[in-house]
Amino acid sequence: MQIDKVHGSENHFFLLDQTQLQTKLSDQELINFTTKITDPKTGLLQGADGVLVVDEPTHQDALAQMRVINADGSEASMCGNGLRTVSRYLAKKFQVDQFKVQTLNADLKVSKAADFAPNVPAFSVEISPVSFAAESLPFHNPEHQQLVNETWPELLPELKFTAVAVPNPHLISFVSADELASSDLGTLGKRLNQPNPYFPDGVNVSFAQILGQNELFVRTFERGVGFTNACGTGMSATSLAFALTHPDKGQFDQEITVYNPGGMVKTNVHKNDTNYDIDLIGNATVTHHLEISEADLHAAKLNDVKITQTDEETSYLQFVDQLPKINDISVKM
Ligand SMILES: N[C@H](CCC[C@H](N)C(=O)O)C(=O)O
Repeated sequence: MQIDKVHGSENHFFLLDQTQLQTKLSDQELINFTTKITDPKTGLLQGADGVLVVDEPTHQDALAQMRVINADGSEASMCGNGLRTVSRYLAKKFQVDQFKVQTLNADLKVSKAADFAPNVPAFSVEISPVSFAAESLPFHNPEHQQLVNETWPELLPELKFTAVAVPNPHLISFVSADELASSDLGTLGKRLNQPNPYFPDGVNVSFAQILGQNELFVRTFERGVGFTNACGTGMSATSLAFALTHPDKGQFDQEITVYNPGGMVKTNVHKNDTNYDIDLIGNATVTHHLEISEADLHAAKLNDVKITQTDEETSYLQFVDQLPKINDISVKM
């Protein structure tokens, strides 16, 4: 049984296709496997940020289904960087370039995009549904049932926040370069992802620096993981907040370049009559193939795994090297 190690903007995952198994892993086995293999100490290849689980769809217009298990074993409704790598996997498996992938809350349109650089394949994925309603995240705020560029003194009094579900929950603030690099993001991220009166299910927290016209740098502390090199749904949600709260700088229906500690992606925010959706375009890189017996997979035994490295990480790092140097925020490998 082969599983792949993949990344989108150095947001790393192991990708497991349940349809390749005689017997699928149970939910508990998926959690056990995920918490073990993603841990830098107990896992493989310096661990990862989660596991992407591919399975047959239950909706007829979808080619397959994707589930997202965070490194701590919690399940998320979506993963933008992960969906790009799953789309590449399915495009190869079914020899198609445009299709839908069933996720927890929606069947999302995905399509092959032009390579970002030589040997750096890219995919475009739909990020939706979008909701600003407090109960969609959920969040509890004494004054607001929705939060678009509002202060929230109990969190960080000098910042303004936007809260949006895409559909996983995101809390976003546009900040200075110094604030982005400060310890505030980690402190707030930890605080809102342990029992707290504001976000009962936790929340992905992003600080964004506006670099110019349709240009951002986004750093995210992820629910269920901690700091990642990039958060696809976080960069997408931030792009939507950008267009809504800084319309002079961030435009709907224009490509927004979003830099992050792991590289760069593009987003495109669309406003339709009732709602919004976002296109997230970026790399889908396969760094390793792992050969593991089905029995070891079920038992989360990782001491007899054959690992083959691809040539793609070298190409991806060459792509990153030619990007403008914006922040020296360390990349978590
Ligand atoms: N930690 C997220 C799931 C992974 C999202 C992120 N890796 C992405 O690329 O969107 C959550 O619990 O909502």
